[in-house]
Amino acid sequence: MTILQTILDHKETLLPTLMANEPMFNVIQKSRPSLYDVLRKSDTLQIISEMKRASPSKGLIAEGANPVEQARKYADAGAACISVLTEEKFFKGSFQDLVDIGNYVEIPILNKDFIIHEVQIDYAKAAGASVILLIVAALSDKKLKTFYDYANNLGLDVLVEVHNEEELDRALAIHPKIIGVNNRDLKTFNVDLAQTEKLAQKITAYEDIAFISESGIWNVEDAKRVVNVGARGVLVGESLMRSGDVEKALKSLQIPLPVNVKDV
Ligand SMILES: O=C(O)c1ccccc1NCC(=O)[C@H](O)[C@H](O)COP(=O)(O)O
Repeated sequence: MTILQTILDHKETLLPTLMANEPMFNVIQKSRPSLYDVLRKSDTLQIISEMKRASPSKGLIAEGANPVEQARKYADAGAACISVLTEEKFFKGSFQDLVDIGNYVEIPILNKDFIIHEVQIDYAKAAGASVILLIVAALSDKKLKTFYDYANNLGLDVLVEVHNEEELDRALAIHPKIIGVNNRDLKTFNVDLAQTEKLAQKITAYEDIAFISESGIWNVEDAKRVVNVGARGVLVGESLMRSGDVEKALKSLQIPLPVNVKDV
């Protein structure tokens, strides 16, 4: 069985508890900028910075990291959005991390989790997220469309994640506003920025879709590779979590977009 399927099976076991309880979080209500607008209006590469303590592929990355302290560094360096992993078993995240970070910063907050049911979208909203992730590999076409519309109706932006061309075609069928190409194959853990390069042309053919590249971004050379094929943003976890100077590392990725990408 793949790790993705193992995670999804685990998520399934948690649904009855989520459904039996009202999501109750101590959230300071805020109106955040739309991630889509931030991506579309920028003329430099936008950094979606992730709070990531651990992962199935790397084990512990930064177990003791303080989410608010990490978020402060991200926000101070001009991150476009903070991605907060709320998956507990495999990533050591929590909804409390999401609440604490959201209460502290004003920028968009992505709830990074493995969504297989609407109730998880209700929890994301209640915990203060302004963006959710839908992973095409984890969903049927029907669920992808249903959850996308459900989240939009709650006022949430949606990052639709694909890894290969077949998933991209399925994503494009619902014409999402934001598409992320995950360079990590969630079934094998292989990370290759060539995935972004392979799929870029098909995505950038749609001028109204904001295109981002996810995973495996370590330095400015990586940033240049994805910018050169039209990415407006990157989702970065491990390299920022491991950095001794988060602000410098993040700022180094904020490179100018080529002129033809800036004004679409
Ligand atoms: O990171 C993993 O090992 C992983 C395994 C299985 C499913 C998802 C996984 N990661 C989620 C992500 O996509 C990344 O956290 C995110 O894109 C940041 O990646 P990175 O910059 O490489 O930490």
